[in-house]
Amino acid sequence: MATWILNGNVWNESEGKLSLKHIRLEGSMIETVIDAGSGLPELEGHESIDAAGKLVSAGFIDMHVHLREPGFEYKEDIASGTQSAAKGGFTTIACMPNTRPVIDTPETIRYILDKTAEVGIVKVLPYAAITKNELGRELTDFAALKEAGAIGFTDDGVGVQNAQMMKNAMAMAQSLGMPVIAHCEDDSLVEGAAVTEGKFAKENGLKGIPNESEAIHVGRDILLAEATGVHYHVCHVSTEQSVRLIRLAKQIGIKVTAEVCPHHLILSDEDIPSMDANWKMNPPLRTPRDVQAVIEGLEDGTLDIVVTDHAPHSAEEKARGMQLAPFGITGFETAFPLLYTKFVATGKWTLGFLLKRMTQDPARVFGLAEGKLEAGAPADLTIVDLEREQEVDPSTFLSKGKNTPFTGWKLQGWPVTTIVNGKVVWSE
Ligand SMILES: NC(=O)N[C@@H](CC(=O)O)C(=O)O
Ligand SMILES: [Zn+2]
Ligand SMILES: [Zn+2]
Repeated sequence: MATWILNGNVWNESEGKLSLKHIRLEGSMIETVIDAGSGLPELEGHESIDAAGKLVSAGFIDMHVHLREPGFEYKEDIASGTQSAAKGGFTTIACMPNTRPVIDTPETIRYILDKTAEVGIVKVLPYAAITKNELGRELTDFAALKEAGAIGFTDDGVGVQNAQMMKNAMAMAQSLGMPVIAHCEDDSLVEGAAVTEGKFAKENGLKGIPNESEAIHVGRDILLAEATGVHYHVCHVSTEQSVRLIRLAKQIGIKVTAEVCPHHLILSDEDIPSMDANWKMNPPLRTPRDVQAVIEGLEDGTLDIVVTDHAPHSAEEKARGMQLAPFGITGFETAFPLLYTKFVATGKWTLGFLLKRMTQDPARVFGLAEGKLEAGAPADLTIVDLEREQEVDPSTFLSKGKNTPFTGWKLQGWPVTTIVNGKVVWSE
């Protein structure tokens, strides 16, 4: 049976404004998108969803998330993580392999895919580790992992410290036509620090994480990407220096793409109110100058996409304090309202700019069929109430992780219905 989504506001890129449309879904595909001006279609025998007054977008895509399964189900699992994603308007998410065991074998890839088919409510694309157990010592079996369904290789959570190891990984990935996705961090420059080098560290007498710890890997890896020809994708870019290096690499024609997180676009170390570990993530909140640089990087296309780096942890873990708590904050259920409120409602970006970075651009970077609202595309859609204002309340999160620095923020633009493969998977 077909489903009509009626009278939705759809972003019209050529006109740079919203247009009223009816969208017909047939099975798991979008069948037609028609102007609503000519009245209602024949609804007899069809389901319909009234989207009047709401934005209808291609479902959001998040290419960097932590679902914690297997092994850390007390933080999150595939069921709760995909529900949280759906509530945030995400219909496709790519999960990181820093689980227990690490996703470094075909069996663990298949476990993720099978468990998603069983309990997941959005599409889950698994990354596999670059090195066994993410220890940086021995490459995983890239060909077998690709065959099992891995979409790329990453040791997210840690940087690959050895340049030869990274070069070998890139050469292998390149031979298989797969991307390498890098968490950029030189351990020798970090050593136990929890926050960035900057005002907050100084005022609190803390050792800081320097910008170079990230940018040194970005620079090294760009050179290795040039040498191997691989598609190299930089995780959670947070520094001015990294943006500068990626911009230059793109100018030269090196195959590099990059992502940025909402928190690095919105918060600096100077916003951290106390030693509360809900403000601790990796990379850390950087200086206001870095925040400006990543905003400009996204605006000029140096940074391609927005990802959440959804990184749930338990309340007990976060209660250990700034120095001892694990790095990471939850992201799914605040990402769109944060960016809409801070950048679109203020007139800095068009709505189309934001939507593209969360739909079409991730699909382009990773070669996905999703991310477009047009006939013939997958019927993955997000309906958003752009008018709604609501406070961030972690107790309402579907994620097990309540670790967010945005508690109490009054935000505008909340997803209300999420559709995957033509079916409503979440609706408030
Ligand atoms: N981003 C974080 O602060 N934490 C991530 C690891 C990571 O993305 O590097 C985690 O797994 O908790
Ligand atoms: Zn990381
Ligand atoms: Zn991550």
